[in-house]
Amino acid sequence: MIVLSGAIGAGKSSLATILSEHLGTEAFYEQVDNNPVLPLFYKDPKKYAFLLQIYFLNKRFDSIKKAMVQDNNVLDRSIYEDSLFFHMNADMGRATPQEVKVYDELLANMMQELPYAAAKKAPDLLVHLDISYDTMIHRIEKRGRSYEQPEQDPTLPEYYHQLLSRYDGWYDDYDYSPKMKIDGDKYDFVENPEDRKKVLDLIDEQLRNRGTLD
Ligand SMILES: Nc1ncnc2c1ncn2[C@@H]1O[C@H](COP(=O)(O)OP(=O)(O)OP(=O)(O)O)[C@@H](O)[C@H]1O
Ligand SMILES: Nc1nc(=O)c2ncn([C@H]3C[C@H](O)[C@@H](CO)O3)c2[nH]1
Repeated sequence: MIVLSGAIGAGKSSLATILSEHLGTEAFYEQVDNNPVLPLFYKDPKKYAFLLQIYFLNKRFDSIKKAMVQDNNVLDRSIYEDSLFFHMNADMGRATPQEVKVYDELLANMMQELPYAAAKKAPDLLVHLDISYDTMIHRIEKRGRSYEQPEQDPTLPEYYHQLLSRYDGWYDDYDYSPKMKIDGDKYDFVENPEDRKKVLDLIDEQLRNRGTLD
Protein backbone atom coordinates (compact mmCIF):
# COMPACT_ATOMS: atom_id res chain seq x y z
CA MET A 1 0.00 0.00 0.00
CA ILE A 2 1.21 3.49 -0.94
CA VAL A 3 -0.05 6.29 1.26
CA LEU A 4 -0.20 9.92 0.13
CA SER A 5 0.05 12.77 2.60
CA GLY A 6 -0.18 16.54 2.43
CA ALA A 7 -2.21 19.54 3.48
CA ILE A 8 -5.60 20.55 2.11
CA GLY A 9 -5.45 20.89 -1.68
CA ALA A 10 -1.93 19.43 -1.93
CA GLY A 11 -3.06 17.17 -4.76
CA LYS A 12 -3.46 13.83 -2.95
CA SER A 13 -6.73 12.82 -4.62
CA SER A 14 -5.43 13.86 -8.03
CA LEU A 15 -2.18 11.94 -7.57
CA ALA A 16 -4.04 8.92 -6.16
CA THR A 17 -5.96 8.63 -9.43
CA ILE A 18 -2.88 9.20 -11.61
CA LEU A 19 -0.68 6.81 -9.63
CA SER A 20 -3.19 3.98 -9.31
CA GLU A 21 -3.93 4.14 -13.05
CA HIS A 22 -0.19 4.09 -13.76
CA LEU A 23 0.37 1.07 -11.49
CA GLY A 24 -2.85 -0.73 -12.41
CA THR A 25 -3.99 -0.78 -8.79
CA GLU A 26 -6.90 0.66 -6.84
CA ALA A 27 -7.21 4.10 -5.24
CA PHE A 28 -9.06 4.70 -1.99
CA TYR A 29 -10.32 8.23 -1.44
CA GLU A 30 -11.04 10.28 1.62
CA GLN A 31 -14.77 10.82 2.25
CA VAL A 32 -15.21 14.50 1.45
CA ASP A 33 -18.08 15.46 -0.85
CA ASN A 34 -20.31 12.76 0.63
CA ASN A 35 -19.22 13.54 4.19
CA PRO A 36 -22.21 14.91 6.10
CA VAL A 37 -20.13 16.15 9.05
CA LEU A 38 -17.49 18.20 7.19
CA PRO A 39 -19.72 21.24 6.35
CA LEU A 40 -21.05 21.18 9.93
CA PHE A 41 -17.48 21.20 11.25
CA TYR A 42 -16.46 24.23 9.19
CA LYS A 43 -19.60 26.07 10.39
CA ASP A 44 -19.16 25.21 14.07
CA PRO A 45 -15.75 23.61 14.70
CA LYS A 46 -16.09 23.55 18.46
CA LYS A 47 -19.29 21.56 18.32
CA TYR A 48 -18.30 19.11 15.58
CA ALA A 49 -14.50 18.56 15.79
CA PHE A 50 -14.79 15.34 17.79
CA LEU A 51 -17.64 13.91 15.72
CA LEU A 52 -15.78 14.69 12.48
CA GLN A 53 -12.68 12.99 13.84
CA ILE A 54 -14.58 9.83 14.71
CA TYR A 55 -16.17 9.91 11.27
CA PHE A 56 -12.77 10.14 9.53
CA LEU A 57 -11.21 7.52 11.81
CA ASN A 58 -13.94 5.02 11.01
CA LYS A 59 -13.76 5.62 7.24
CA ARG A 60 -9.95 5.65 7.20
CA PHE A 61 -9.73 2.36 9.05
CA ASP A 62 -12.13 0.80 6.59
CA SER A 63 -10.07 2.08 3.62
CA ILE A 64 -6.81 0.82 5.13
CA LYS A 65 -8.21 -2.67 5.60
CA LYS A 66 -9.36 -2.76 1.98
CA ALA A 67 -6.22 -1.10 0.54
CA MET A 68 -3.74 -3.29 2.35
CA VAL A 69 -4.73 -6.53 0.65
CA GLN A 70 -2.66 -5.71 -2.45
CA ASP A 71 0.76 -4.14 -3.02
CA ASN A 72 0.69 -0.62 -4.46
CA ASN A 73 -2.95 0.20 -3.82
CA VAL A 74 -3.06 3.94 -3.13
CA LEU A 75 -4.61 5.65 -0.12
CA ASP A 76 -5.14 9.40 -0.45
CA ARG A 77 -4.38 10.34 3.16
CA SER A 78 -2.80 8.61 6.16
CA ILE A 79 -4.46 7.83 9.45
CA TYR A 80 -1.56 9.64 11.15
CA GLU A 81 -2.58 12.95 9.58
CA ASP A 82 -6.07 12.65 11.05
CA SER A 83 -4.41 12.73 14.43
CA LEU A 84 -2.39 15.81 13.40
CA PHE A 85 -5.63 17.58 12.46
CA PHE A 86 -7.35 16.64 15.68
CA HIS A 87 -4.51 17.62 17.99
CA MET A 88 -4.25 20.95 16.22
CA ASN A 89 -7.98 21.53 16.64
CA ALA A 90 -7.75 20.50 20.29
CA ASP A 91 -4.90 22.96 20.84
CA MET A 92 -7.19 25.61 19.34
CA GLY A 93 -9.81 24.80 22.00
CA ARG A 94 -12.14 22.88 19.70
CA ALA A 95 -11.96 19.60 21.59
CA THR A 96 -11.70 18.86 25.30
CA PRO A 97 -8.79 16.97 26.91
CA GLN A 98 -11.26 14.15 27.59
CA GLU A 99 -12.18 13.95 23.91
CA VAL A 100 -8.49 13.89 22.97
CA LYS A 101 -7.87 11.07 25.44
CA VAL A 102 -10.78 9.00 24.10
CA TYR A 103 -9.63 9.60 20.50
CA ASP A 104 -5.98 8.75 21.18
CA GLU A 105 -6.90 5.55 23.01
CA LEU A 106 -9.39 4.49 20.36
CA LEU A 107 -6.82 5.15 17.60
CA ALA A 108 -4.14 3.14 19.43
CA ASN A 109 -6.59 0.31 20.04
CA MET A 110 -7.67 0.22 16.40
CA MET A 111 -4.07 0.31 15.17
CA GLN A 112 -3.32 -2.76 17.28
CA GLU A 113 -6.05 -4.62 15.38
CA LEU A 114 -4.62 -3.77 11.96
CA PRO A 115 -2.17 -6.65 11.60
CA TYR A 116 -5.08 -9.06 12.06
CA ALA A 117 -7.43 -7.21 9.76
CA ALA A 118 -4.88 -6.53 7.02
CA ALA A 119 -1.89 -8.31 5.54
CA LYS A 120 0.63 -5.89 7.02
CA LYS A 121 0.49 -2.97 9.35
CA ALA A 122 2.54 -0.14 7.88
CA PRO A 123 2.42 1.37 4.36
CA ASP A 124 5.13 0.31 1.90
CA LEU A 125 5.83 3.94 1.07
CA LEU A 126 4.61 7.37 2.16
CA VAL A 127 4.58 9.98 -0.62
CA HIS A 128 4.33 13.45 0.88
CA LEU A 129 3.14 16.36 -1.26
CA ASP A 130 4.80 19.50 0.00
CA ILE A 131 3.09 22.82 -0.84
CA SER A 132 3.48 26.46 0.15
CA TYR A 133 0.68 28.56 1.63
CA ASP A 134 0.11 30.40 -1.66
CA THR A 135 -0.23 27.16 -3.60
CA MET A 136 -2.58 25.79 -0.97
CA ILE A 137 -4.90 28.81 -1.18
CA HIS A 138 -4.76 28.79 -4.97
CA ARG A 139 -5.73 25.10 -5.11
CA ILE A 140 -8.49 25.52 -2.53
CA GLU A 141 -9.92 28.31 -4.67
CA LYS A 142 -9.48 26.30 -7.88
CA ARG A 143 -11.36 23.32 -6.44
CA GLY A 144 -14.03 25.57 -4.92
CA ARG A 145 -15.48 23.68 -1.94
CA SER A 146 -17.49 26.53 -0.42
CA TYR A 147 -16.83 25.78 3.26
CA GLU A 148 -13.03 25.84 2.72
CA GLN A 149 -12.90 29.30 1.10
CA PRO A 150 -11.03 31.91 3.18
CA GLU A 151 -13.65 34.57 2.45
CA GLN A 152 -16.26 32.37 4.15
CA ASP A 153 -14.47 32.59 7.47
CA PRO A 154 -11.73 35.10 8.44
CA THR A 155 -10.12 32.53 10.79
CA LEU A 156 -9.37 30.08 7.96
CA PRO A 157 -6.07 31.63 6.76
CA GLU A 158 -4.62 31.22 10.25
CA TYR A 159 -5.97 27.65 10.40
CA TYR A 160 -4.26 26.87 7.08
CA HIS A 161 -0.97 28.50 8.16
CA GLN A 162 -0.94 26.45 11.35
CA LEU A 163 -1.75 23.28 9.47
CA LEU A 164 1.14 23.76 7.05
CA SER A 165 3.63 24.51 9.81
CA ARG A 166 2.57 21.36 11.71
CA TYR A 167 2.97 19.29 8.57
CA ASP A 168 6.70 20.16 8.36
CA GLY A 169 7.46 18.66 11.76
CA TRP A 170 5.06 15.81 11.14
CA TYR A 171 6.88 14.69 7.98
CA ASP A 172 10.30 14.97 9.63
CA ASP A 173 9.15 12.81 12.55
CA TYR A 174 7.24 10.25 10.45
CA ASP A 175 8.96 6.88 10.77
CA TYR A 176 6.28 4.24 10.24
CA SER A 177 7.55 3.40 6.74
CA PRO A 178 9.95 4.58 4.02
CA LYS A 179 8.99 8.08 2.89
CA MET A 180 9.62 10.55 0.09
CA LYS A 181 8.70 14.16 -0.56
CA ILE A 182 7.39 15.65 -3.83
CA ASP A 183 7.53 19.39 -4.42
CA GLY A 184 3.87 20.18 -5.13
CA ASP A 185 4.65 23.80 -6.02
CA LYS A 186 7.11 22.76 -8.69
CA TYR A 187 5.32 19.84 -10.36
CA ASP A 188 1.96 20.40 -12.01
CA PHE A 189 1.20 16.70 -12.40
CA VAL A 190 -2.48 17.50 -13.00
CA GLU A 191 -2.17 19.53 -16.19
CA ASN A 192 1.42 19.07 -17.41
CA PRO A 193 2.23 15.60 -18.85
CA GLU A 194 6.00 16.14 -18.51
CA ASP A 195 5.68 16.97 -14.83
CA ARG A 196 3.39 13.97 -14.37
CA LYS A 197 6.00 11.67 -15.90
CA LYS A 198 8.73 13.12 -13.67
CA VAL A 199 6.66 12.57 -10.55
CA LEU A 200 5.71 9.01 -11.56
CA ASP A 201 9.38 8.25 -12.32
CA LEU A 202 10.40 9.48 -8.87
CA ILE A 203 7.81 7.25 -7.20
CA ASP A 204 8.60 4.24 -9.42
CA GLU A 205 12.24 4.52 -8.43
CA GLN A 206 11.35 4.36 -4.75
CA LEU A 207 9.01 1.39 -5.32
CA ARG A 208 11.74 -0.48 -7.22
CA ASN A 209 14.18 0.16 -4.38
CA ARG A 210 11.60 -1.30 -1.99
CA GLY A 211 10.98 -4.30 -4.21
CA THR A 212 7.27 -3.67 -4.81
CA LEU A 213 7.72 -2.79 -8.51
CA ASP A 214 9.52 -4.80 -11.20
N1 LIG B 1 0.33 19.46 -8.79
C1 LIG B 1 -0.78 20.13 -9.16
N2 LIG B 1 -0.72 21.03 -10.12
C2 LIG B 1 -1.81 21.73 -10.48
N3 LIG B 1 -3.03 21.61 -9.92
C3 LIG B 1 -3.14 20.73 -8.95
C4 LIG B 1 -2.02 19.94 -8.51
N4 LIG B 1 -2.44 19.14 -7.51
C5 LIG B 1 -3.75 19.43 -7.34
N5 LIG B 1 -4.18 20.36 -8.20
C6 LIG B 1 -5.54 20.93 -8.25
O1 LIG B 1 -5.78 21.44 -6.92
C7 LIG B 1 -7.08 21.08 -6.47
C8 LIG B 1 -6.98 20.22 -5.22
O2 LIG B 1 -6.42 18.96 -5.55
P1 LIG B 1 -6.83 17.61 -4.82
O3 LIG B 1 -8.32 17.54 -4.61
O4 LIG B 1 -6.19 16.49 -5.55
O5 LIG B 1 -6.13 17.83 -3.39
P2 LIG B 1 -6.17 16.97 -2.07
O6 LIG B 1 -4.79 16.95 -1.52
O7 LIG B 1 -6.81 15.65 -2.31
O8 LIG B 1 -7.08 17.86 -1.13
P3 LIG B 1 -7.92 17.49 0.19
O9 LIG B 1 -6.97 17.11 1.26
O10 LIG B 1 -8.57 18.77 0.55
O11 LIG B 1 -8.91 16.45 -0.18
C9 LIG B 1 -7.77 20.40 -7.63
O12 LIG B 1 -8.51 21.37 -8.32
C10 LIG B 1 -6.61 19.88 -8.49
O13 LIG B 1 -6.96 19.82 -9.85
N1 LIG C 1 -10.78 18.45 11.37
C1 LIG C 1 -10.35 17.58 10.47
N2 LIG C 1 -9.80 16.43 10.87
C2 LIG C 1 -9.36 15.49 10.00
O1 LIG C 1 -8.87 14.42 10.38
C3 LIG C 1 -9.47 15.79 8.63
N3 LIG C 1 -9.14 15.12 7.50
C4 LIG C 1 -9.52 15.90 6.48
N4 LIG C 1 -10.08 17.04 6.95
C5 LIG C 1 -10.66 18.10 6.13
C6 LIG C 1 -9.67 18.99 5.47
C7 LIG C 1 -10.34 19.31 4.16
O2 LIG C 1 -11.21 20.42 4.31
C8 LIG C 1 -11.19 18.10 3.85
C9 LIG C 1 -10.57 17.14 2.85
O3 LIG C 1 -9.32 16.73 3.21
O4 LIG C 1 -11.38 17.44 5.09
C10 LIG C 1 -10.06 17.00 8.27
N5 LIG C 1 -10.49 17.90 9.16
